[in-house]
Amino acid sequence: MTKEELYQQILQKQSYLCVGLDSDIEKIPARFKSETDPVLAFNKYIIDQTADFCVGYKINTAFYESNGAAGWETMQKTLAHIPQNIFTIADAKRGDIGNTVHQYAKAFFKTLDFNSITVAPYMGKDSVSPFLEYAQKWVILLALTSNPSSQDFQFLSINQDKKTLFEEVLTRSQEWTNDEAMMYVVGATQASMLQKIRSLAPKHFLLVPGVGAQGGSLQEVSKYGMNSQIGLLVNSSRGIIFSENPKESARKLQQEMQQHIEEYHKK
Ligand SMILES: O=C(O)c1cc(=O)[nH]c(=O)n1[C@@H]1O[C@H](COP(=O)(O)O)[C@@H](O)[C@H]1O
Repeated sequence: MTKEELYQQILQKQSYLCVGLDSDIEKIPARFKSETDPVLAFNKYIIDQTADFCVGYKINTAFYESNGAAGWETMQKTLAHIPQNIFTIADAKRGDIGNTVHQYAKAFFKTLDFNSITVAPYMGKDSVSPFLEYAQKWVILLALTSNPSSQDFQFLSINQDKKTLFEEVLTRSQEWTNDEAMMYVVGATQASMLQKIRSLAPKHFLLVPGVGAQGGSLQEVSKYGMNSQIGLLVNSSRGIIFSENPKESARKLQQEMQQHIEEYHKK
């Protein structure tokens, strides 16, 4: 999917919501447990309930890999159930030497046909480049994460100007490709840094997890993160899929997003 196509989807649905399919088998409702593949049945239900209100689905591979080969099959079948015009993210947070990354790229872009994958930047350019060889596929690079321990490395000053490591990730990685093939992960709990981030990466889409269960503010993220093509995919996983009424939870976020688009979207 191209950036323009994603933008058009956002405008059409008045939503930049990404629903996270963090489908923990321990937490799915009891009525799905008698199905042959309970997680698949649950995911199909969630997708059917939420597809009108979101523009992306993020499959966090951990919740599938933990179930071995059967989990991979669930992931594949889940992907097949997602409507064609909805952006798909393999939240796999991969990264390795180039020779290995070619295999990750094949696994997630060819064998599974995701639109994008989350990637850790720590090993540098040659660990990311193989993903970039696929046309119309996206790398979503971890820039500033939502967890408390993001402080450990990401905020470290790397030079006398007090440039931080996450700022260097944002600037250096722009030498590797452009905003048609790369997005950045910025945690919703880091909304106070969004102005800084936008000054470094004005045009890129940002995948923003951390609203809902982790307490990030959708309003703040929208105010400081939105750009001329919206530029945001805001993810909520547990806050939607394990809510009493996933459809209404997704609708509520979409309606809030519609208001933020009216207020903050400057073309
Ligand atoms: O890359 C991610 O998606 C991610 C990055 C980050 O900084 N924080 C973060 O929570 N995530 C993921 O986003 C999802 C958040 O889930 P909820 O907190 O349930 O909405 C999980 O799948 C996390 O693995």
